[in-house]
Amino acid sequence: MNGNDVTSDQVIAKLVGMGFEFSDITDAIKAVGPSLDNAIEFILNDARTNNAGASTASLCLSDSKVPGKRATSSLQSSCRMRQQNITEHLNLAPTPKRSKVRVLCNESTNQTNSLTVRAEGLEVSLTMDTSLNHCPQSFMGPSYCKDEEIMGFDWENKVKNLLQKHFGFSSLKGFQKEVLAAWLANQDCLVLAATGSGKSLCFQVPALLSGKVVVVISPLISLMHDQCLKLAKHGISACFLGSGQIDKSVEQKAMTGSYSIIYVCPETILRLIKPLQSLAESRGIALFAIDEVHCVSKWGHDFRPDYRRLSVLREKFSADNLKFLKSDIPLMALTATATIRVREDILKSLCMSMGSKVIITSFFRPNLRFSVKHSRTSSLSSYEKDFDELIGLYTKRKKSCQKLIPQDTINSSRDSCTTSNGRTFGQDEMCQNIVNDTDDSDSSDDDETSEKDAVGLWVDNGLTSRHEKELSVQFLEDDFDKVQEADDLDVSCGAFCGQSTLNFKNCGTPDSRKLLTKAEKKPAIHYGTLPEGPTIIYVPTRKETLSLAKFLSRFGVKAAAYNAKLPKSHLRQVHKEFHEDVLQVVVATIAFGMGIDKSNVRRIIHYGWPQSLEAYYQEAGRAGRDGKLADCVLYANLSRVPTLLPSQRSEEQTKQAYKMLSDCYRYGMKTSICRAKMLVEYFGEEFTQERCLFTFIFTLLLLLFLFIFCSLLETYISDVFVSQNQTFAASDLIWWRGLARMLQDRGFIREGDDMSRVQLRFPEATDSGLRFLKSTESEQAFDAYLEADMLLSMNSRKSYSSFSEWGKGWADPEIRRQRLERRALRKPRKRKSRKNQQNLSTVRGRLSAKLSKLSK
Ligand SMILES: Nc1ncnc2c1ncn2[C@@H]1O[C@H](COP(=O)(O)OP(=O)(O)OP(=O)(O)O)[C@@H](O)[C@H]1O
Ligand SMILES: [Mg+2]
Repeated sequence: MNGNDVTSDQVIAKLVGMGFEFSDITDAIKAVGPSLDNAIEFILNDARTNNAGASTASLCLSDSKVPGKRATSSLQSSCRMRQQNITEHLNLAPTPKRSKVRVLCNESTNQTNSLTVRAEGLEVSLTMDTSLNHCPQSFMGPSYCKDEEIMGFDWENKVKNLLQKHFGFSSLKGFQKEVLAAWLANQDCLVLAATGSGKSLCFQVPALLSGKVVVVISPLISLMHDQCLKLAKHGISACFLGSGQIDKSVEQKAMTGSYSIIYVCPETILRLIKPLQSLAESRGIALFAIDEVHCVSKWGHDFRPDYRRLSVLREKFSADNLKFLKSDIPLMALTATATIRVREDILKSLCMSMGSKVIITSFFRPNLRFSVKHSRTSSLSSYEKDFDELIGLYTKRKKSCQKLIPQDTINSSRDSCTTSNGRTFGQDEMCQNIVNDTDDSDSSDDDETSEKDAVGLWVDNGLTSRHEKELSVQFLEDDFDKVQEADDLDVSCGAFCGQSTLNFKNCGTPDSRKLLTKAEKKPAIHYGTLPEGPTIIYVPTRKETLSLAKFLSRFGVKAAAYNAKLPKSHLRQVHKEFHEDVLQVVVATIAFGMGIDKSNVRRIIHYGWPQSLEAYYQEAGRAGRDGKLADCVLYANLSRVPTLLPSQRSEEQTKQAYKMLSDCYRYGMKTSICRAKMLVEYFGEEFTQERCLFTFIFTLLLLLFLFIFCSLLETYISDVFVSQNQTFAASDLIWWRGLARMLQDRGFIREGDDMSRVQLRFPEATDSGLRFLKSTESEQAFDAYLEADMLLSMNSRKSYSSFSEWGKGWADPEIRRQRLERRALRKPRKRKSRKNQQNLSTVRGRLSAKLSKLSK
């Protein structure tokens, strides 16, 4: 968009979409006029200028090494430029506008040298490790080697040598060996292995081993770009082909076999079937690898329709279709997050052969410490509480003796010293952690436990209640930030030349590799405060990426915002500086997800409910890839039911989306089992670990619940439950919600209508619930683990007398009769009430019917 051709309204709309504050936007437009680029620059630089005292913090990665100066924004220059191509992107030679950024790059890459690469018909300079010499004349990979030769050899030894030579690894991991064996046997293969376990090597080694080309289908440009850069460092020539590439020279070279590995997005490969068939005949194609293959499935969390069309690969590259092939070119599909249903969908949708091998490794990441904390999130007071420790960590502020003071005001308020709120990051908690941080001051919402609220106790996705309105802002305004197309960075196509004899001693980051190898043998798990290391904070809205990054920057943390609507040049810069450890914190939406392979990320914080456990585990998996301890903390409002992100879904997909969100919610609430166990079991893995902590006996409450909400066996119940049970007296709506989930998990109750919801709304007894009630078993105590919201509600010192009295009243048959009568006579409320009344498939309808029976 040309900033000069638009109206203020258009600029405002764009900026709101990016997540900027309205007041910031209007200030910017007042100052610079209706120019999008200038307004962005103004806002981001203004945030920085405000942060005069914070020497290095920057919301948008301006030149942080020039304190106090208005930044010469990389954004400014790049926003105004046309989209860069890869050669420009890699070429760090200065141009006047970008000089400051470049100084920074040069400083941080003083170990590097220039490598001349020929790409897109140009000679460009690529910053590389000092160990790399000039690129060989040819782009060809290792010498061609026929199938028979590979099979005939002791391939494991050959691979070992190649690994040592190119990557500096001593051996393959067990699952990598299995995958390679499947490939050598020409089998299609589905690989499910944890994030950071080394799936890429499974498809990279075949290129080295066979000398043929490996074609990798990958969902994002940033991901392809990073992998190509790494391969180049490891001496393997690679390129990536994006959807918007105009210059066809890299593509042409790729199709004539100039690169050992071709990364391509699903949209592009569908266009390249014919040239790839020719390539299969000339240099040969070793395999098609479909990375992040969960994108194939509508039941997964990152569905991309074009992934489904990859089924043509099986047909177009089969021996039946291409007579020169001895056997079908194998498909290798890889992901870290696929439930059993998604796996089946992948195999079917890609038409993988009947004899496909499915290789599953443990999803367990022993060095990741999972915890859940209660927070109302999204407000300044929550930021102050929740990020106090993090700010202290990065700014070396001493805990509990220095107030959280923005850097720009620190000089004027040095003597005001209050204690921090005592929250800690990285508590010793492997299995679970609920911080009962109920904030009395803002709990009024939950106090309103009138009969009306209790009837609508299970807030679902309904669109009517005030709570729900508030909840909806917790999520992305739309699902633009989801992976929808490959084009996520302003680099669309690129050639990377590998250097053939790479010396391990000099290449890459040997330290991290050593650590990885060590960690693989014996994960280092300590329980204590983590060292600094980089942090990624996932927030649900684009707006919050900006507000939280701004907040952290004000306290001197080097933080930047990342969301799909920010200028691509900014996003590229964030990627780069995050990888170079210039940034300490990236505050991002889900757009900053797949493919972030940075070894030393120490903390992944989710600030608000994720939409699925798949997405959560995928994002959390960015932490601790060096095998060292890392924290994965979910901050969520445990007293509220999360709502679904608005999106275009079929009815079936909506059901599935609710199921996924509901599973995620239940993950947050569970206190009874190890969180890691819950996560890996979600992906269908058996996990044996001692159960831990709380035991609670709740027979009476269980019966009470069934009695009240399922309208059953009134005489039987009234004998049992009218006790002045203390726990009951101290419970509230939130508590009952937890109990409902527990009973649902045990199969005693279910949702009374056909709607999909995160939380039960119209519970009704199942056959097994009824059987249970009538059996002698129901007299015995149950051991149960209280869920997080139950603990939370019990810990808050509110009096829930109104609800308790209300609840107790139901036990008295007369009160109960009167209430039912009142309810049935009540004027039907809008929508739901009208619909539900007299409808025997709903609780309201059944209650009404029961009332007629009672009054006879
Ligand atoms: N055999 C091995 N020995 C030691 N380290 C290895 C081995 N194989 C891979 N690695 C390292 O593991 C790290 C993670 O690898 P990779 O990016 O392939 O993970 P991934 O399984 O694809 O993760 P994700 O699901 O997040 O994409 C890399 O830095 C890689 O160098
Ligand atoms: Mg990967």
